[in-house]
Amino acid sequence: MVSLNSGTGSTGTATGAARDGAGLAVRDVVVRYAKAPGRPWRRARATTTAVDHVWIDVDQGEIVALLGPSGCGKSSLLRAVAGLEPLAGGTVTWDDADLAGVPVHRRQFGLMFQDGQLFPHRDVGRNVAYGLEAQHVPGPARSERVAGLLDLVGLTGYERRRVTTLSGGERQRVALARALAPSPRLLLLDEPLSALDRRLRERLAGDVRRVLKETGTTALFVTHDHEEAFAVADRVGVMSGGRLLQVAPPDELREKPASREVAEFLGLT
Ligand SMILES: Nc1ncnc2c1ncn2[C@@H]1O[C@H](COP(=O)(O)OP(=O)(O)OP(=O)(O)O)[C@@H](O)[C@H]1O
Repeated sequence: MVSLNSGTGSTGTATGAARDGAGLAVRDVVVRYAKAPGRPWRRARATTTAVDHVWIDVDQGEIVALLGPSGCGKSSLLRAVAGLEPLAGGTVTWDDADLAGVPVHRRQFGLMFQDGQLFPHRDVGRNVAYGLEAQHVPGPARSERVAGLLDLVGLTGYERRRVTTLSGGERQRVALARALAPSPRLLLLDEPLSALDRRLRERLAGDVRRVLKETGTTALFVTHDHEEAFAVADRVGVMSGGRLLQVAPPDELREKPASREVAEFLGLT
């Protein structure tokens, strides 16, 4: 496993040579936004760099968390990987194939957000079945897969429930089952638990990891909560000001933070 980044304390090699190319590779990625309009004649050049020359890999079957304070660029990096933000520099590849020009819906990546974004007019079963319908999976196989996924997320028998009657935690479980249904080759999760209270978040973080591991899902998980990142991920990337400061397994991060900034953010100082 090799991880690369642009900041201090990077692990891995600068060439990625030890890697077999399978999975996601983010190479020197830059994301910029136009700044809020000030003087109209300066608008074209005024930009914010949200992601600043980031390198990171997610190997097949691996869960990597992107951790950092609000505004550090986590969501922008995730959105760039999804194809929702254009790259101002660098490349995003899957199995060594460059994804430039591949639209969001053709990347075979799943997305899950903080509020689940369930379809209110569909019951739980039909929410989970959504991606399978798009893939024209026949009815019986679809029902079987939906039931299996609901089992997996701890909602056995919930098929006919209206989503408007679910608790926040149940809604996120349905959202996870729905995101996994089409077997995405990479699942991108943006603060999927942050709308829940701390106790529920801690329990669900463990469940999310179990479900991702049982399904062999490769995942990139954005959070601002280090306990959550440590509970879910195989490796955690710490971001600040658009840069990736360090990528390492949770134990290594705790024991050997690469800089004072990382240690401070993790509450280790
Ligand atoms: N659409 C946009 N237009 C302009 N600036 C943006 C836009 N989206 C994000 N930014 C800016 O880019 C920077 C990174 O934002 P981003 O949302 O990626 O950070 P984040 O770490 O995910 O934060 P949070 O945890 O609060 O969501 C911030 O300075 C933010 O204000």
